[in-house]
Amino acid sequence: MTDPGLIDGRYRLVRPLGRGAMGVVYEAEDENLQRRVALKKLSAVGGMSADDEALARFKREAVALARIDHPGVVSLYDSGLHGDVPYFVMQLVDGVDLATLVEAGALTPGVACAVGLGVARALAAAHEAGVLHRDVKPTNVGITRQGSVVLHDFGLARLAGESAITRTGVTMGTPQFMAPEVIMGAAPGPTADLYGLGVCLHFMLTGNLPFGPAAEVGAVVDSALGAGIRPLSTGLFPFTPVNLALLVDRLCAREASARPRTAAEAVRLLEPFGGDDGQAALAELVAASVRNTAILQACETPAGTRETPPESGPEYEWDEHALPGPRVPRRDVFRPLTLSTTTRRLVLSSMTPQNAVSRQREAVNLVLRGELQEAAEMLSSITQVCLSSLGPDHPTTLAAQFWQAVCLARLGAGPKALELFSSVNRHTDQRGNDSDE
Ligand SMILES: Nc1ncnc2c1ncn2[C@@H]1O[C@H](COP(=O)(O)OP(=O)(O)OP(=O)(O)O)[C@@H](O)[C@H]1O
Repeated sequence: MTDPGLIDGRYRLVRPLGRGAMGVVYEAEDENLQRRVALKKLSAVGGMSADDEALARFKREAVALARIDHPGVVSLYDSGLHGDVPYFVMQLVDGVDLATLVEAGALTPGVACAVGLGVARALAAAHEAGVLHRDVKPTNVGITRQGSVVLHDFGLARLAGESAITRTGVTMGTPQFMAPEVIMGAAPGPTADLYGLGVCLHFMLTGNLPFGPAAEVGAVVDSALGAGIRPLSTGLFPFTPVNLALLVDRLCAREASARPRTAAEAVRLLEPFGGDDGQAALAELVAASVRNTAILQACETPAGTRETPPESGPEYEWDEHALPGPRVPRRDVFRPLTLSTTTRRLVLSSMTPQNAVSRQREAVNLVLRGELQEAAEMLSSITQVCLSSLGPDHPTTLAAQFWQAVCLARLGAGPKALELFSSVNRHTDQRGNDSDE
């Protein structure tokens, strides 16, 4: 009989560390090398089956991790299939995540900068390797008991050469930490990751999320695209040195061009604020947080309750749906946004006529590359936005509909394509007549 607690005959599951959008992460013992590791298993989440998007994210994360070799980025050790379930094995970050650390209140500038520098260095290494993280947020920043910062969860990473991700059902990022240009539909660049770093620094220095604790996507999108993040340098937080506040404000700038251009530049700018004292204070803080969490867990676990699975037996099933939630209660604000039809409408409705044109160019490139299904879905969103914001006679609307019809025709949806072509023709003729008069 197979032992459900032993993966691939080598990794013994010790305890669940938490559940993410794609599956469950466990602490496990590598019985060959006799060391503790973290094992991430793709699995059905919340009753849903592991769909294409989950599998794509899972593979993307493994590929991204394999490309980056840096102490600030979680190391990939192994990957494989257990039965038909993909899994990968990585370095165990033995400590706490940044969200947990800030639960007790704002961090001192020295500690915040030690964490910020760790994240900036990890991003510089990732960008150098051609990987954009795309979901920099406190729950993805691990800090070991020694105070080393380790960035993980590259499930949304974008690898150099990949096209933008715009299909329905695809996870986009976490609204509170998403750069305004990404919310508006632009392809993310390195400066979008730096915006996430800026929001993390803002969060550490103030103890609060810049747009408040609400997770309501519409309100967050409105604030991010409206007034933007309230500057730290307005003097509301007098404990933050002015030059540091100005740097955080630059990282959180609404316009990407106002942010530092590269992660390497962000490292240079942060270095003067991060000293040995901050690093030592960070290690102490993590050690205290780990102790507190252990005490809390001991109080919550009834005597005699085991965390490790019992020996395998016919009556025992390693049921990950029955797992307790993550060690750290997952707060809605840290949950990434999946592009459902509704959120797509919401996010894309903030598209300006200018970026509608650039999105359309991206879609046409997809058509020319033969990626028709993706192009058709993207053009359908662009068309909806153009129709409502620019009107049915606008050249951008007509061009989007034309290319959508081309896709539909090539995908075999002849009648729909014909209908769309004739609608485009009608409106084009109408425009011609109007300009003749
Ligand atoms: N290498 C690791 N070492 C220790 N804990 C880890 C490691 N990787 C992930 N975790 C923990 O496992 C849990 C699930 O992580 P995962 O990356 O799957 O999802 P998430 O970041 O929580 O959520 P989402 O993917 O929805 O953003 C989190 O609590 C995370 O802190």
